[in-house]
Amino acid sequence: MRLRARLRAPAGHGAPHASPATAAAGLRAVLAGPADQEVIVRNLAQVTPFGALIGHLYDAMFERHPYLRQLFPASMEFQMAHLERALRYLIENLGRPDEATAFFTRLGRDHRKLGVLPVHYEVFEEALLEALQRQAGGRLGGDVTGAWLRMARFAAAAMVRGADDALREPSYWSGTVTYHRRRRPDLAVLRVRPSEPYPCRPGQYARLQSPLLPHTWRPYTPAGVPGTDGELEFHVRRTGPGGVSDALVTGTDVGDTLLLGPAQGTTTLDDPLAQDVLIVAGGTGWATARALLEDLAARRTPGRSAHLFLGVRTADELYDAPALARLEKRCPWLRVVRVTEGGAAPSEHGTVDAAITRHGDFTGHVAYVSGPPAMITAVVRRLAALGLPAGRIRHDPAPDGRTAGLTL
Ligand SMILES: NC(=O)C1=CN([C@@H]2O[C@H](COP(=O)(O)OP(=O)(O)OC[C@H]3O[C@@H](n4cnc5c(N)ncnc54)[C@H](O)[C@@H]3O)[C@@H](O)[C@H]2O)C=CC1
Repeated sequence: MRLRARLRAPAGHGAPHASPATAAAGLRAVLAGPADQEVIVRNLAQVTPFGALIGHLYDAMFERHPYLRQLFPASMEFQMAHLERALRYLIENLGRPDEATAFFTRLGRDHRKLGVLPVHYEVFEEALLEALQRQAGGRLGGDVTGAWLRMARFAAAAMVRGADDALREPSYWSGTVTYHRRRRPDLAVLRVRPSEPYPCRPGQYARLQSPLLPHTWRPYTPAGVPGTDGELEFHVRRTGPGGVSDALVTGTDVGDTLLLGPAQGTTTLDDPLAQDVLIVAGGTGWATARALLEDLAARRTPGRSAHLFLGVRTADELYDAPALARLEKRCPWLRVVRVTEGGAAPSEHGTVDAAITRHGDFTGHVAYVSGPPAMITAVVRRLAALGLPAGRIRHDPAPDGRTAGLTL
């Protein structure tokens, strides 16, 4: 309990028993914030590239605590990339503690499914300090290590709070596959029935684990609003051999059990809906668009319109065309523009971001964007250039984990 209390306290404050790492860093009792951000950014060259730093971090962690290796997937590649993104996000947002706290609180809730305990954050701190010094050749001053440590504590405090606040719900849900069809050679539609109610707002994503790949979780957005039976539909494109998408497309069948992490993401409709809606989706990013449109159809505010721009590479990649046609029929306020790279009637040709500019003024809309990271980046830039304020452009870190706009 003492450790949990220390982690939940503001970083650097009130540690009843300083860890060895803390003592070594000679910490002053101050909050992580803009001053620490400045120190970290100014000295970043000494401890980066991030890939090398994170390599040292996991080496140090597994050297000291070999048993922890079994909590991680066989391939550490995704894990390392994920940690790099989290570190970049943390450094960039240290001056915006409310946003950063919300982000790491959500991450802490999600990490329960990995079996992360408060003591692991202390292990992480030690490994981080060792990695910083290894990468800097042992020349890092106490001011820099202190800033990193306060930053790590700030994130850990939010994660422990997120995990504690979520104790009423399962760490993860199990679900039975009730439907599995290959709509294209590389693309499957699955339906999964969770064993107990699965809270999820339309547009949020769930991380799935297949029994074929233990400890490996990948995000997919339930397409549409779950039916009364609670069944969730997932659209999965296999991007290569050996990953979760491959397992879900080629190695999964009706009757199999999958695990689902808690639903996450902020690509959800505002409540109440105050603006017209622009939805831009690419490929299987359509799953998010369909969820938002079904939500809109269910609680539509009279007088509001919605535009959907749906991009695919070729017309035969519109793998869920009947569902889209049903929505068009049901929703007279919905305008749909299909965009194919190669072009085939009745679609427009080119990229979705270019198509948007040909269809009027969307500056009064709220926009939702889902699809490949490069598409999200292109669309977000285009909408910003057209005058849509950043606060009205919603997209999650792309569900494969990459974010669209980090600058560090
Ligand atoms: N399966 C799911 O539940 C969800 C998946 N996603 C993400 O959606 C993506 C879908 O991938 P695929 O189906 O393979 O899509 P894809 O590679 O077939 O591309 C779909 C569309 O994106 C456009 N696009 C690609 N790069 C672009 C760029 N640089 N500029 C402008 N437009 C660009 C293409 O022209 C096409 O219209 C994945 O990254 C996936 O993580 C997003 C939300 C939900």
